Amino acid sequence: GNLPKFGVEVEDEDAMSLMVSQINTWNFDLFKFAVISKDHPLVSMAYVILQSERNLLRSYNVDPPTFIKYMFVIEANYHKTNPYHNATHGADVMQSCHVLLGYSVVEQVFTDLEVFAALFASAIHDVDHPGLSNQFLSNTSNELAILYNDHAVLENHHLATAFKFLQEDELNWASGMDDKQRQLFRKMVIDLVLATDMSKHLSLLADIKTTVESSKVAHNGKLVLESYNERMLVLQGIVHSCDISSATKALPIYKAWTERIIEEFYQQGDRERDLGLNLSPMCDRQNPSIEKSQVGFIDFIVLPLWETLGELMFPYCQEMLSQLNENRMYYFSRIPESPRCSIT
Ligand SMILES: COc1ccc(-c2ccn(C[C@@H](O)CN3CCOCC3)n2)cc1OC1CCCC1
Ligand SMILES: [Zn+2]
Repeated sequence: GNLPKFGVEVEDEDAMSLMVSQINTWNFDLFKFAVISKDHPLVSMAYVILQSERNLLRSYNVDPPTFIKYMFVIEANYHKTNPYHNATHGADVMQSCHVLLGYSVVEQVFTDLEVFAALFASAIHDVDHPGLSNQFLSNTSNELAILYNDHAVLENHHLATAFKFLQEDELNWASGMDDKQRQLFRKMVIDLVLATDMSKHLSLLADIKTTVESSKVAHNGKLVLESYNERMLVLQGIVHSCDISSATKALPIYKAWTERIIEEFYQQGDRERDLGLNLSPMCDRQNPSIEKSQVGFIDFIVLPLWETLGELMFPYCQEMLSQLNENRMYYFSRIPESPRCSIT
């Protein structure tokens, strides 16, 4: 039978059409989209971007109904109970990636398969996230930490989960791709999701800087990427930047994501307290440090990454950088006075 217009049945087609008309904007309201899509933000986002906007499913002989069935399973395996690492976050990273990959400075650089891989990686990159960190899973000898030997535990698990479902005949939307394409697609998705591991952030950032520098010098300012590694580096940078892009969004959206991640961190802290473990940083709801932590995360992680992306994508991404500075000032100006030490 023919699929619904947005991949999922919606109450209000007009409201959905209006939202979808904003799909290429940086301040797309994913929370509103989750409501209008009747809590299927990831299924509808994936269908709208890959089918309606980019016509990538047809390019690779992907059967749309099979792809939709697969995306329903992926969405169902994101934990609705996670305040932050849920399907709305997956849809957010995918939509953010769609915007960056639409900028002309990169649009001509990447092949359809690379774009498809980056968008798919974004969609599945946190599937079955338990709302706990790699460190927690290792500290508690969780079976996932044992399985992946404490190395990129969650990143490996998200990938294995997504690809395991692809093995099921009625979910295998990739059967129409030729073997070479399917092998390369799988390799790229693995490389992209593994690069969202925060422990790889500094080396990824350094390598992107080097690549952007050498490419712009060698091709007088034009972004030209020759090797697979150089192309992957830039795509990894784009997906990783979208994964930690909250602070570059409009303030109300950023504040909503901050509330969610903090509550998720606090829930981990509650478990650590119950287990008699040391509480992880920023996970102690009895000693909140929301503003300071956001400013620190922006200064040491988000800003350096987005400044580099801004150089790579120049003249694009300038709106993200100015929003990031505005958002930094919002939290910086609200850092509570530290209790004055009584030296008397
Ligand atoms: C809006 O605020 C945040 C938004 C995002 C993040 C954040 C941290 C790590 N990440 C990325 C991982 O989730 C990478 N994942 C892991 C599991 O495997 C897949 C890839 N994202 C932290 C945020 O704030 C923290 C609390 C105060 C300062 C820091
Ligand atoms: Zn994520």
